[in-house]
Amino acid sequence: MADPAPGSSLVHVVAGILRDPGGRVLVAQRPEGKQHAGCWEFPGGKVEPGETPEAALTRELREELGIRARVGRRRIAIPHAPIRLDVREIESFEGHPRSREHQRLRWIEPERVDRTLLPLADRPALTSLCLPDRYMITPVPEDGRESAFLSTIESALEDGIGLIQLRLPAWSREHVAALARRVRDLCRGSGARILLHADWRLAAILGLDGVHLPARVARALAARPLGHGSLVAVSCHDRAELRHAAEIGADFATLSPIEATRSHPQANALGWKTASAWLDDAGLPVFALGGLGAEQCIRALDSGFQGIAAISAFWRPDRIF
Ligand SMILES: Nc1nc2c([nH]c(=O)n2[C@@H]2O[C@H](COP(=O)(O)OP(=O)(O)OP(=O)(O)O)[C@@H](O)[C@H]2O)c(=O)[nH]1
Ligand SMILES: [Mg+2]
Repeated sequence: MADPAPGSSLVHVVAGILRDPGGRVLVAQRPEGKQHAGCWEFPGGKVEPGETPEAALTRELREELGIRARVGRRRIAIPHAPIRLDVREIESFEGHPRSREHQRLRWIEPERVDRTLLPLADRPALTSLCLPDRYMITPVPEDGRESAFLSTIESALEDGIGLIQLRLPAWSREHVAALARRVRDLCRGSGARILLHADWRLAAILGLDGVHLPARVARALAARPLGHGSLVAVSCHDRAELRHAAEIGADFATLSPIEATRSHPQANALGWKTASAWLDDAGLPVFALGGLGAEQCIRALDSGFQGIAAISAFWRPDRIF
């Protein structure tokens, strides 16, 4: 089926994420004489008139690398004039990728890629590769229940949660700092990343991994408040907020509410169809949020999301060992 193409004046470029058994991805250096020569990119090329994106990517990977590839879901689409970069997972491939167009090839762990060596359009795709598909948001602990809160964080880390937002909106800064230090130490022990809700200055002081900005805070900013060594996330609820998040250079967004949720009963659910149409030109990784269970992660991935963000789906205080 032809791809719906918002901003169809843009040249549609498809690129593939090929992985080796160790989880490294294939990057190719553009040869001399081509546009962006010397830049590292994901293999692929332009969709020809009348071609589906899947057929185009299969053709490009055959021509450039000599492999037979099975093209899977879209990981992210990034409009970056004059192109729209449509990044697809490669489910499997036959043959050993070799350079057929004089490009240098390298398998590398996404975390080790230097983002400045990639064209601008590819940077959100690299961020997406470095983010997990589950993003846990913490509930606010009741007074005196901090120890139970920390043990639930530990259980989540044992379950493989690798990205957490500590959200304590009505607390004093001192109180937030005291709990955040303890959560930070737990996360460091397991390699998980911890973002603080709203207060980026405090996040930096405490050496956390970044900040998650509420929409009203993001709206007042013209640029990301922390450098690229930290993560900056933004809560979004419509297309304009997603656009603004991308414009200020946020690393990722949440989009909510996808389904009806008890925590925000007054908000109208967006529904999967509308939400996923907005991802076509979002240009940054987006987690689905609002009324979702862990079992909806596959649906979120198939709809073009990075994964799901949730409190209750991942927060399991009553787990019995
Ligand atoms: N293949 C690919 N192209 C990218 C990426 N990022 C990015 O900005 N581009 C740009 O997208 C444009 C089209 O890609 P391409 O030159 O590979 O197209 P193509 O394979 O059809 O080659 P050709 O037109 O030179 O024959 C180029 O300007 C390229 O720099 C990427 O990750 N992969
Ligand atoms: Mg190409």
